[in-house]
Amino acid sequence: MALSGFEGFEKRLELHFFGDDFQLGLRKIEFESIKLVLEQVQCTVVSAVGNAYFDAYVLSESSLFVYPTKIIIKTCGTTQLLKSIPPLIFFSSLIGFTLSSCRYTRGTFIFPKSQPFPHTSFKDEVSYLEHTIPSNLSFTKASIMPSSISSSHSWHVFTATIPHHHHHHHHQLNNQLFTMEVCMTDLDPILARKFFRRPDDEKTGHSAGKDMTELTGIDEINPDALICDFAFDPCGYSMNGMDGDWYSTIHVTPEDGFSYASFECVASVNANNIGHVLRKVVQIFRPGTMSVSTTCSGYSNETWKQMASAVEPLGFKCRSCAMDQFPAAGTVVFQTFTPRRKST
Ligand SMILES: C[S@+](CC[C@H](N)C(=O)[O-])C[C@H]1O[C@@H](n2cnc3c(N)ncnc32)[C@H](O)[C@@H]1O
Repeated sequence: MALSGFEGFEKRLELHFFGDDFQLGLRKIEFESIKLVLEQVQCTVVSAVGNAYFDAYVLSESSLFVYPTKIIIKTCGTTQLLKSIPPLIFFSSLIGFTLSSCRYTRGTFIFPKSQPFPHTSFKDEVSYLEHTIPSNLSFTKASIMPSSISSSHSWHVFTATIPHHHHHHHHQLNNQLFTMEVCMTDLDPILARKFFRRPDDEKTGHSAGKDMTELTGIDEINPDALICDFAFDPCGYSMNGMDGDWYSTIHVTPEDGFSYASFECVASVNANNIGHVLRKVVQIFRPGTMSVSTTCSGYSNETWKQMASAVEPLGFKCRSCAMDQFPAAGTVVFQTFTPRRKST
């Protein structure tokens, strides 16, 4: 393995707010303010699109989604994601919105020693979070969910919420929602090569991205989604998909030695095609190791069965499955998979 390379593993933050205006809500935060937030994180906007429900930004390192009452921001590399919290709280307060819950998740960094504060350790992240979020979000939980593969594959989760706060608006909506976060390492080298640009291809990042989306079959994961894609130079790829009020997002670090790809989407708990979606994703990357984390609001999460049966026909075996409950987030299931027989 390379001594140091690009850190593909993302840090992900989901913030819920309450306020009076449920029409545009947080989408009223000005673009100049968003840019200031991202300056703290140390990344920039590559492209932005909006539909009737939310705004989706492709960033120089991953993605940002802004809904009327929630913000999801996911960044990789050596970005300082948690530093977005104070300015996000500030700019939301200017339009009458208050933070009601916070969820921070990440996998295990490939190059942990390259991470700057507060991402130097999970302990540092949790203490930074506890000092940064308003003190009324006092119902907190931090946990590292293990896997059987090795201690280098575990799932870090922190949540915080206001005790007894009735999540009136988003609870209703969130009730039927679940989030799936897939992290894949050790990608099939032949498939990973599709995320490298040809030298002097005379394409823009947008047109090269569009070609990769089609060439790899990413456009077939959800044919109904509006896709915003971007290819980095000389390699690397990011996309956001928008389908009504649901987003999906893919980020690829294709370099040999530290290759990584992630897929994330929200869907209805009742959606019966989620296994189909995961199967398509696995076929695009053929990873040597994969983790799947699903978060369902409520006290049960049965999606793990669907995940396992979706990828078993592709030769993947579920090596571990951990389940835990978190205030405000619900039930988190963390599964790891590897091919039954490694082909190299
Ligand atoms: C930003 S993208 C996708 C992010 C995603 N979290 C991931 O790493 O899977 C990362 C890939 O793009 C490449 N890359 C090229 N130029 C880049 C830039 N200006 N900023 C960030 N990544 C860049 C990196 O080497 C890496 O392969």
